[in-house]
Amino acid sequence: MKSHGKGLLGSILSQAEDDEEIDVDCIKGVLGNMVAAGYLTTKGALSGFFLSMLYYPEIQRRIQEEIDEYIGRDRDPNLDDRSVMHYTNAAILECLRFISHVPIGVPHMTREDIEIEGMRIPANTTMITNFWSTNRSEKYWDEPNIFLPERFLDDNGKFLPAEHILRLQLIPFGVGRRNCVGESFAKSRIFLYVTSLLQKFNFTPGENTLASLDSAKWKPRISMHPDFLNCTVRPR
Ligand code: HEM
Repeated sequence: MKSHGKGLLGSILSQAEDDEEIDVDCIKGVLGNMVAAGYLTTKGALSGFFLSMLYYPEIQRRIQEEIDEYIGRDRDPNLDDRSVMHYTNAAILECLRFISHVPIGVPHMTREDIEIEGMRIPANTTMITNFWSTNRSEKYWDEPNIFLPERFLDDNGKFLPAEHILRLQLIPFGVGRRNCVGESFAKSRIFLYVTSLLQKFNFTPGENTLASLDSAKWKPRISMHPDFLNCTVRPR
């Protein structure tokens, strides 16, 4: 068999030799999906997060205090640090709720008749989760339009456990068998970017107007992001 090299494309091309269903359109689709699903989603989360740091310098300062206390300035953050970074975890989660930059889920279809909260949904119905509206609904959140990391902390300042209702009802990566396959990877990357950058730099607004932090004003896309991130970055 011809070698196509390592990596995603190499692996698809090797499989395509034995499977005629994998044609050029299919390969283009998979690669396009990886860009949209793997890159644009994390770009949206990170640009939304650092934009929120420009709006809320006090929250930025509290994350930096936590970094200074548990990680310090002399070593790089790593994933083991996540378990003690309560405020940072809460701020990242609140950002995902507040910006809901992946506003709706991938369409799914019911295989049989089902009933949800008294509503009958026939088989073969296309279902699309609206994360944006539930994340901003007063039915589920106190003051949903306020950016408040503390909502995910208990009275002792600890990050709420995963089984707490507020954590369970926030599903930025979807739930069930077809939830986001990149969830764990995305969460790790966001934590490492946030802590590595805030450990070393202060982010302040640039001279021009800030982009809106209200994602309802961002261009509607499958994965949204602010139009620009106008900021000054200085070493701490
Ligand atoms: C903050 C970052 C991300 C968010 C908010 C996010 C969100 C989502 C959501 C809401 C879905 C649909 C789930 C459903 O319909 O129930 C999804 C699916 C998917 N995501 Fe992500 N995602 C992120 C990062 C990533 C990354 C980094 C990758 C790849 C490395 C990835 C790959 C995928 C794939 C392949 C699917 C389709 C899964 C399937 O249909 O079985 N995502 N994502």
